[in-house]
Amino acid sequence: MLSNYIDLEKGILENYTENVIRRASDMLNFYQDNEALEKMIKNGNPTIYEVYAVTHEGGGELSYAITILHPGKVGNEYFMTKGHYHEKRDRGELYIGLKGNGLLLMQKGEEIRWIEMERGKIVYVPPYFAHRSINTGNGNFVFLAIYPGDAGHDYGSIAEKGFAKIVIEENGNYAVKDNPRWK
Ligand SMILES: O=P(O)(O)OC[C@H]1O[C@](O)(CO)[C@@H](O)[C@@H]1O
Ligand SMILES: [Fe+2]
Repeated sequence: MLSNYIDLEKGILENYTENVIRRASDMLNFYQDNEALEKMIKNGNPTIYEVYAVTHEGGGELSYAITILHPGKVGNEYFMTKGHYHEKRDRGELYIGLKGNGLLLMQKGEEIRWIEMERGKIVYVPPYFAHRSINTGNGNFVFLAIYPGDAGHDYGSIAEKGFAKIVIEENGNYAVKDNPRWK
């Protein structure tokens, strides 16, 4: 696809080849407070985030995706993406904030970093870093991500152990805390 159009207000791509909707029920075991998550699933199973992507498979090609993270919390933990390593670990990713406020959490082995995201902020996710986006704002957090077509998504170890840090709301602001479940 040689050209496309992003509705910057709604954060929707005019054309996309892949679309993923992640509801509360898709996030089992990703949050600290599973009881709060189970309750949320029973009370309407809301959408946590949506991904609209244009993918090009070949190495050397680029894919891009708009992710719309809805505002909300599970217990005191903000809505977030699952997070992943790239199957090809040496593929990086570029994030451009389009709307709202969030945090980009990145981890390589024991090294963990987090960077605030907002409209116009460009953040580079270096190769070998797992990455997760968190909506710390009151409205949708929307960002564009550009990544190699052959990067792939490896959810395995993140689904199993999470990241070393969790992001919760504390006194009306976000706080980055040690993940008690991180071994
Ligand atoms: O794949 P996850 O971890 O659920 O994150 C959602 C999306 O965020 C991105 O990293 C950037 O849009 C996509 O590659 C990914 O599908
Ligand atoms: Fe990625």
